[in-house]
This record gives sequence, C-alpha cells and structure tokens, in this order.
Amino acid sequence: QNAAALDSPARFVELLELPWLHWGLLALGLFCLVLLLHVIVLRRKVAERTQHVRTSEQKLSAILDNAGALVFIKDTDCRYQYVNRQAADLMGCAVADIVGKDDTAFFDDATVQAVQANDRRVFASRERIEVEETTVAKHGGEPRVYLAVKVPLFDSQGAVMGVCGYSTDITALRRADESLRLAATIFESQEGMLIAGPDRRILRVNGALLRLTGYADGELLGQNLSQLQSGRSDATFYAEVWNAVAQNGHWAGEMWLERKGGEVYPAWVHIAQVRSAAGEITHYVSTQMDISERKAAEDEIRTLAYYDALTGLPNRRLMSDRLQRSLANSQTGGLGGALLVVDLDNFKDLNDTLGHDTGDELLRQVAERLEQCGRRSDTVARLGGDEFAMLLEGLSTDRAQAARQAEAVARTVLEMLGKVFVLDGRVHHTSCSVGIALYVDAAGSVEELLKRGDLAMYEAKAQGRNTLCFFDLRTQEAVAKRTALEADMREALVQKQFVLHYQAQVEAGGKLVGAEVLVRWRHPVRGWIYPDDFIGIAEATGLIVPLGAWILRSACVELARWAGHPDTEPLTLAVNVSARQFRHIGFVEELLTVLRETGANPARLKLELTESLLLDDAEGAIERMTQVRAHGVRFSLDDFGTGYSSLSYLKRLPLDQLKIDQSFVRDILVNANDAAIARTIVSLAHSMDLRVIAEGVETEEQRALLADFGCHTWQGYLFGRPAAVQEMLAQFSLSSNHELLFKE
Ligand SMILES: Nc1nc2c(ncn2[C@@H]2O[C@@H]3COP(=O)(O)O[C@H]4[C@@H](O)[C@H](n5cnc6c(=O)[nH]c(N)nc65)O[C@@H]4COP(=O)(O)O[C@H]3[C@H]2O)c(=O)[nH]1
Repeated sequence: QNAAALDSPARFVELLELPWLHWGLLALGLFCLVLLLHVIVLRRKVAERTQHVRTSEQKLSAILDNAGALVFIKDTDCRYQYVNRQAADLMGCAVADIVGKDDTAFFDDATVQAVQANDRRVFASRERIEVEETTVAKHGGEPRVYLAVKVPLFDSQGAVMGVCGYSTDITALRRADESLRLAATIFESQEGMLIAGPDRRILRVNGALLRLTGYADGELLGQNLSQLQSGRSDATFYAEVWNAVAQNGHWAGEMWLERKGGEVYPAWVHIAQVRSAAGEITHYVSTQMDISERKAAEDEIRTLAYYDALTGLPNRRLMSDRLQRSLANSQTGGLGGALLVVDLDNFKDLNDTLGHDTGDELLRQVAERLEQCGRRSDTVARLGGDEFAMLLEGLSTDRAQAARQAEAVARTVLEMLGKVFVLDGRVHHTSCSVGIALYVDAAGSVEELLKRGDLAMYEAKAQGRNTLCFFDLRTQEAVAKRTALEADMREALVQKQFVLHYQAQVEAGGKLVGAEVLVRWRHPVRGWIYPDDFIGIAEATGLIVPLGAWILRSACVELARWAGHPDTEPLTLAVNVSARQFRHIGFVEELLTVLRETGANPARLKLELTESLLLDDAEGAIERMTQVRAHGVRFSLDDFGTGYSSLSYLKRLPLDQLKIDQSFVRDILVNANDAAIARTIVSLAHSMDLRVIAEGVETEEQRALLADFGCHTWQGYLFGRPAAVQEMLAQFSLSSNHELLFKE
C-alpha cells in the first residue's frame, strides 16, 4: 500500500507532510551523511596513519639497517623474528630466509651453544644482559667478536615472548687490545727497549734497559738518546746511523754504549722510526742487547782462528790474509816485499828424543827471537810444525835491492836461531833453513808466493841446512824432481831396486881388512842413482828406516857368508847408519834380531855414525851405542872433524874408530890446514886408543902422507871403487863363494 502510495506524487507529498516521517527520514539521511563523512575521514586517517606507520617503519628500518650493529629479535624458541640487514649480511642470507630459523642454520656449534645460552639467560632472568659473543660461521672462517646487548620482550600479559638484541662488532678493538697487551709484554722483555719522541728525547724505557744501563727508573726520561752513547765512536759514526734511519726507516748494528757508571759495553742496537698516517715521524723505538759475552767469544774464536795457540803468533790463515793485502798494495804501486819461510833443522829429532814439551818450548823461544829479527811492521807467523814465516813489507821495488834487504833479515834469522837455546836448563843448539821469495816472483798470488817460499826453504835444506836460499825456477824443478823421487823410492823398496856396493878398506901392504857397504839405487828409468841424491830424502821422509833395515840385513847376510871361510872371516863390514835410523825406537831390537837371524858375527860389524847424530841428543846416542856395543858391535865415527861434536862427548862414546873425512884427504897435500886437521885427528884417535881410517884416498902420495901421520888404514879409489861384493873381493883375490883367487 505504502509503496503504491509512494508511486504517486500526491501520495508522496502527503507522506512528506507527515511530520514524524519527515523528521525520521531527515534524521536518517543526515545520519547516513555523517556516517559517510566519518567513513571518508576515517579512511583518510587510516591512509594517513598507514602512511605514517610505513614511513616510520622505513625510518626505523633505515636506522636499524645502518645502526652499525646487528639487530635481531628472536622468539622464545630462539628463532629469528627479525634481523636487520647487517645481521643478514653476517649470516649470508636474505632477511626473509632468516626469519623463522634459529642460529644452527648460520653458525658453528660452539657459537650456537654460547649464543643460545645467553638468550636463555635473558628469558630466565627477564633482564637485560650485556655479553661478549664470539661467532664463527657454520662453514668456518674468521671468528668475530661482538658486544651483545640482549633485552627481554614481554607480551601484554607480562610473559616473556622473545629477546631483542643488538650486537656491535668489536673484533678490531679486541685485536688492538691484544696487540697492546702483546706490545706491553714485549716491551717488558729481556731486551733493553726505549721509545723516544721525534726530537730523540726518551719517553719510555723498559726494565731491561734500566738493568742494562744502570739508570734508575725515571732517570732517563726526557734525556736525549745520546746520553747512552759512549765516546768510543765518533760523531761521523752516529751521523751515519741517523742517516740510515732517515733513509731506510731503521738501522741495526753494533754500537759501543755507556752505562751510568761510565762502563763502556758493546751492544747490538736496532733503531726504528715510527711514522703517523700522515707520514710524520712520531717516535723512535730502539732495542739494545748487551753483546759483551758474544764479542768476547768472537774475539776468542778469532784468536783461535787466526793465531797459533802455542806461540801466540799469527797463523797461516792470518798470514795469508795479510799477504793478500800486502801483495795487492804492492801491485797497485806500493812498495816491494818478501816472504821468508823459516824451518828449523832437525826439529823432529829433538821432538822425538827430548819430548814434545821441550819441542814446544823451543818453538816458543824461536817465535820470540824471530820477532826480534825484522822491523816492528813485519809479520812473523807460525805456518805449522817447525815452520815459520816472516812477511817483510816496505822493501824496495827494485828486485836486486829488495833481495839484498830480504837477505839481510834472513841472515839475522840464521844468526839469532843459531845462538844457544836453553831448554829445561839444558843447552841446545839448533839451526834453520830460510827460503826467500820476493813479491816480484809471485805474480800477485799468495799461494804462489807461499809455495815459492817453501820451495826455496827446501832448497836451503838440500844445500846442507843452516843456510838461506832464494826462490828461482831451478829450485822449483829440483823440488819437483825430489817429490817424484820420493814416490819412486817407496816403489823401489817394494820392487827391490836397491843394491849394495862394497868398498875395500885396506892396511899397509894392500891387505884387505874389511869393506864399507854403500847403497845404490838401480832406477828402472834413470839408471844408477847414488846415495847423495836420495839418502837426504829418505831421512826427511822416514823412508830411511825401512831402507836402513834392509841394508843392515843384507850386510849381515854377507858377513855371515864371509864367516864361512878363514880368508874372509876376519874382514869387517862397515854399515852407514843415519841419525834418524839410529834414533828409531826399534833400532837396537831390530839390529839384535838381524844378527841373531843371519848368524853374523857382531864383532865384524861396524856401524858408521855421523857426528850430527850426537848434536841434538848426545846422551841418548851414548846410551844406545853402549847398549849395542855390549853385544860386540863396533862403532866408527864417520866424517869426523866436519861437525860440531864436542870432545867431551867424544870421550864418552863407546867408539872403536875415527874416520878422517874425505874432504880433508882430498887436498891434504896442498892444503896445510887440511893436513893439520888430519894429523890432529890421528893423534886424537891414538890418544883415545881408537883406530883411525882415512877415506877418499885416491893417490899413493895421500896414502903415504896419512901413513906418516900415523894413519895406517885407508879406503878410496886408490884401492878400489865401490863395487858388487864379488868384484870387490876378486880385486883381493878373494871370493864370497869361498874360492880363493890368487893374484899374480
Ligand atoms: N871422490 C872420492 N869419493 C870416494 C872415494 N872413495 C869412496 N868415495 C865415495 O865416498 C863416499 C864414502 O861414503 P861416506 O863418507 O860414508 O858417505 C856416504 C854415506 O854418508 C851415505 N851413504 C852411502 N851408503 C849409505 C847407506 O847404506 N846408508 C846410509 N845411511 N848412508 C849411506 O852417502 C854418502 C855418499 O855415498 P857414495 O855416493 O857411495 O860415496 C861414497 C864413496 O863412493 C875416493 O877415493 N874419492
């Protein structure tokens, strides 16, 4: 009905005219309008608010993402509800991939345990905590240290619903702390250390430096670094040090420093510059180590390495160094020079007979004397054993003049070492051989000079010792030959290349009374070699011992053969025994064995000794001779009159015979002096009840004169040259085969 009414306008007016309806509708309309307006306003407000919240959120996010810390929220199961970008970066995932997961997805077990334990502490205590957490990513990597602040989150009922945290990376800080701690520990190390400002004033010193320098705490602060320096080094040295520091940033080296009390000590010092980022010098850091002990040890080592312990003289090494420098100077226009190689004669014998202590004493005294022979600037060195060297510098550049200067010094050496030595209260005579090599001979080479000095010294020895000799090429050749000969000689002993010749010894009427055995060497290439060319080498090398033993045995075999026939039975056989052979420890024993084994009659054996044998150890020689004599073997003193033997010893020797050396016999007819010596020897022999024999008798006149003097036994070419035994015997109509050959 109403609808129908409303359909017609009239009815509608009618209705409008109804006041309650009219107002009711109006009110409804208004209400709807207000509602609409309200909704519009509300929506706008919501939009505004939403925008505001979004903006705030963005701001917050921007702030949190750039907070310089990791920010996170976790629920009570420790699952992440929120992480800022920094935290996401650390975990290496997008934020969305982190939310809902717990730490096990991102960190290693130890980290997870520690971090979650802290979270649970917050849940339990409901309080904010501040802890240091070290995290290591799940797949390893550098640990990082965080200072974490964790705050509990509550819901509206006041129950804990999670934890909010922010962690600041303090890894660098901790490292710096550690470095500082380390630096502080190092600073207080055993090494003296100081820090100075750019003005080199001391700012800090450590305890070790105080102990080292003797200063009290604080005494050095504000002082200039130069306070620790000593006056041992000059200003130039320090200037160089600081220059190096400026150029290289540091310097290290040895420096003489001074303790508070004024004591100077060597230190190993290191100075380093510290610069700011801007490149300005901010500090100097210096360390120093007392190297007194090391230096003392070094000095000791240097002394051992460069000096001879026995004499205190420079050794071969130091000598070579000096020679090197000296030769180089000389080559670059300096003065000339010379090397003297000095070797004691017969030192080995002294050592063997009187013992090493006495030998050492002699070497010490020789060293002292040598130092007095040259100028102060000359170097005297011990090259080893009984070999010394003198380096004469500042000689003339003229060869002849330099040679004269060197010779003068060498003569002084011969004279000084020729003077009597007193060893253990006993008088001792010695001599030396000096080899001289001039710088001009060496062509700048140290080795060459030393070698040439040596060669010249050997030549001096070969020339009879107690003499000097200059190096020249002939010397070198001779020595080379000598070396080769030595090697050949060893071989010769094995190959039995030595042969014995016999030279007759006769009495008045040409009666054969004996013979002297003379060794020869039948060299496969060089032919016959005579003893003068090899006995010296054999003595020097010790080969004389086996060679001498062979000679003795062969001679005794021959003697035993002679004993088998009345004509040869009375003949004596003289065998030369060299000093070294005679002093050989087993000599007496060996001789007796040979006599026993060959069956030779000791009374027919005559050992010829030389005077030189008595020189160094007369007592020892007398003792041995007495021992041998006791077994019937006789002795003849060879070369009598040429040596230095003292008559007092002569009386004590158990001698049987004196032999007049052929050097007196040679000119006996023309040289009154030689004749006088020969005559004296004969009367001396008679006065001492000794037999006397003259060797080297070549003419009847010589024989006659000797007979006039009272010498009735002779040996020489007049009666026969040394020859094979049969040949020698045949000359006297005898044979070692016991067949008598009669002379016409
Ligand atoms: N001008 C001249 N010379 C004569 C005459 N009669 C003999 N001679 C030589 O004079 C030397 C004498 O021997 P030495 O004085 O014992 O001098 C010997 C001796 O000291 C040593 N020697 C020789 N054989 C041996 C040996 O078997 N053992 C040792 N240790 N030394 C030996 O070698 C030296 C030289 O021996 P050799 O060359 O054989 O020389 C021998 C001999 O050949 C003469 O009338 N006129």
